[in-house]
Amino acid sequence: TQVSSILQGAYHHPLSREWQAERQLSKNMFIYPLFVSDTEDEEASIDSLPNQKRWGLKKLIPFVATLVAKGLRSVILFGVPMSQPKDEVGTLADDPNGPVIQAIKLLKENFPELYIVCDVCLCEYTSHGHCGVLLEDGTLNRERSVQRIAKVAENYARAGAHCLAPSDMMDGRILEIKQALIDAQLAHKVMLMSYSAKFSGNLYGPFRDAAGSCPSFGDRRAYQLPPVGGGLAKRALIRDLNEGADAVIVKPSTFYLDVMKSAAEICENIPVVAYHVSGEFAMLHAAAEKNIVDLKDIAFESHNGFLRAGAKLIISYFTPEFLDWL
Ligand SMILES: NCC[C@H](CC(=O)O)[C@@H](CN)CCC(=O)O
Ligand SMILES: [Zn+2]
Repeated sequence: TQVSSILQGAYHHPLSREWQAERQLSKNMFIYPLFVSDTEDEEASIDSLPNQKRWGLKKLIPFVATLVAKGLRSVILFGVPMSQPKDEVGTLADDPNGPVIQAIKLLKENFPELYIVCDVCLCEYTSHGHCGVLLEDGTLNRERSVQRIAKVAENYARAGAHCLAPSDMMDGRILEIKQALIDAQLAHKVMLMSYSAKFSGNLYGPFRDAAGSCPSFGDRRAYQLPPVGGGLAKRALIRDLNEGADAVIVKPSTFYLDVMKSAAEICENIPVVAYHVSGEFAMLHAAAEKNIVDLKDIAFESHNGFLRAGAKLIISYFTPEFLDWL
């Protein structure tokens, strides 16, 4: 036997196996998605999204307090307006009395250390359910969309958000938002976390159930990236980096580790964020229910994969469990 053929000695003991990790999961890398509704006493479970709830402002704080006590460092907010009419431009998105702006203020009052990320999109707030403003023919009006998205982002920043995460996928929205922050003298205080490599596909269903954000017609294939487009994702990552993104999100995660690795190489000087989306999360739960996997083991195996692929931050519905497990 060649001496160099022997590897097993390096990982025979559990600790030596831990030592093989370039990076290890830690509480401070988790960002927990929160669905905030405009019904103040709501605490509604979401059938298709296990263990997740839609929170009214009265129930949100006590819930988040339990997680902060376990070491939660960051949340990402998704507003779910249920009692107001939606319109073509998503006016409700930055309604000063709406769920997102109210939640930003409430969370900052109660948890001054908590890092608040706001997803910025229109689909939860538009009558048509698309992520932008539409032209007559039902395709996206890019200019109006990026103006609207930038205004919503600016208003979240004015309300106190620490970080903006535009998930709309409109071309040029990062530049537009960065400029709006500069003009508002907020650019030095607010991080811009772009969903740069975000793919259309079949893994967002539970989220859309939770947020009521299904497109009323068509789909998002014309503005979220085609799952086959590895090169296109690289172009989007380069573009957003050049437009001023301070972090880039790859989403979904499990089927896109190659893209995550490219992101870590192309955007080597900014954090890459893995978003373990609702469909991926629900699939692992379904597999665990059928005893195909152990839930904790598969959560670690999948999330360690994101670190191996170069992610530094993880948006995950498993965050509460990891606060117990880590
Ligand atoms: N703005 C798009 C929302 C998008 C889902 C969709 O395309 O509807 C994601 C939220 N940023 C879904 C996230 C998830 O499935 O967990
Ligand atoms: Zn959207």
